[in-house]
Amino acid sequence: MAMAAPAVVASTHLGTPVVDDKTTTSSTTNNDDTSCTSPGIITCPNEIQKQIVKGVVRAKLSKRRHLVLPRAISPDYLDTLMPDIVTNLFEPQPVTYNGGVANIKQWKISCYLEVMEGGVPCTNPHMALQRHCSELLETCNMLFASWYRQQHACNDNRKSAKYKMDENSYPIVSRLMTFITRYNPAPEENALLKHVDGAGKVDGSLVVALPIDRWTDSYGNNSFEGYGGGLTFWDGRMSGKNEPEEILYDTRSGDVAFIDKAVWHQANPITKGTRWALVIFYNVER
Ligand SMILES: O=C(O)CCC(=O)C(=O)O
Ligand SMILES: [Fe+2]
Repeated sequence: MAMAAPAVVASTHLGTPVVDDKTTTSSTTNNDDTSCTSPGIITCPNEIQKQIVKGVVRAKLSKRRHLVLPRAISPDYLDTLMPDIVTNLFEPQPVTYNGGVANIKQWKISCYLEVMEGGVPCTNPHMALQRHCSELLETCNMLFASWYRQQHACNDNRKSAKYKMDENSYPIVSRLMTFITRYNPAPEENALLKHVDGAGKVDGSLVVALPIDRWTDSYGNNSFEGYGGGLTFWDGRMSGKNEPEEILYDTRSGDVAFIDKAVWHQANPITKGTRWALVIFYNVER
């Protein structure tokens, strides 16, 4: 039976507040971590917050609704989580999607930490894996809320554009579905071709690139470096063919992709090694 596991709302956020769409200056309410001497899950929260602000401003100029931030999560932190994931916890859970996911009927390479009640796919979440990643998941909520607030800061008066806010004026976000995927070169296991995430319920997604597995085999054997991987987006200004631009990111451990509702993207095929990613689908309360 599928179990819903709604997320705790992050009440404290990254240090620096957003720059409003219409303003060109920012104010800082929290300067206490500018030195970044004690790296945590996010190596330097103030710096990441600034990069979210800058990245979204740039994305909006190109009419893009996604953002990829290099090393937003500390690769060193991910290195402490991965050994248990790759050696003990990760168990692929075969699931059948309605109509298939990116044309694959039986998806066999993900392990689900949280699933939507009555949703598709219907599977038992892996509670031990969820507990193992709980701190990381809460950090992802914070990052996603910060990005979403920035991306959707505007004077749009449509009701659908409005969201509920917490006491710090951040959107109230909850995880609808959370899973870890391990790609390998086998057909139907090497990629997740061009798709949009979830049904209508998903307001946005976050993808964390996880480290190359150096614990079940050597780096050399598991690396996909030079053999594909990364993410492609079709988003933003229409190009010559009246299609959105195609943008490729060669993502590495700690890189975080923020994806707005119904943005087309793909996890590119790999032809060698294994590639791991954490994926979260979000609901934003209206
Ligand atoms: O594996 C990735 O890097 C992204 C996968 C993805 O887009 C998805 O699972 O919806
Ligand atoms: Fe996706």
